[in-house]
Amino acid sequence: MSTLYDKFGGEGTIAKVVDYFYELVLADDTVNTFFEHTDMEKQRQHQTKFISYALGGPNQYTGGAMSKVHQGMNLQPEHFDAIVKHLHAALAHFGVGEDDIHTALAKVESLRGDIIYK
Ligand code: HEM
Repeated sequence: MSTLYDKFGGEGTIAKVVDYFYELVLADDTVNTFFEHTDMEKQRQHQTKFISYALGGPNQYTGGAMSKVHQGMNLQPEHFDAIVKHLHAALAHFGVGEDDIHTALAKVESLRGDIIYK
């Protein structure tokens, strides 16, 4: 099945979206503190995985795995919402249409319950 990930050119385009998304996240005091002790390379990897997941690319996660990696962070709805907002902005910035953005956001929403309050 063709995914948004394929439609937007796989990793090449994704890398550009990631760079932009990364800037938005780093500039946002609501969420940037979570990445304070994360090295930059790992953080960039996180953003890449996040965007790839949203677009249906490789590395699709299970709720169980996501609940484990975010364990102890006690992420709140406002943190999750902030990340979703930046994802929306980053995709719109690169001309992704609202319908496709909606699909990507729905994908991310499906993991909310596994990621917050852990
Ligand atoms: C659908 C949503 C999300 C996905 C798919 C996702 C994916 C991941 C993955 C795969 C890891 C493991 C580390 C890695 O391999 O890069 C991770 C760690 C992490 N995530 Fe997320 N994440 C999501 C949402 C969030 C949110 C909303 C926040 C905070 C605002 C967050 C903050 C972190 C942090 C701080 C780490 C640890 C990084 C480190 O190793 O220091 N994540 N995430």
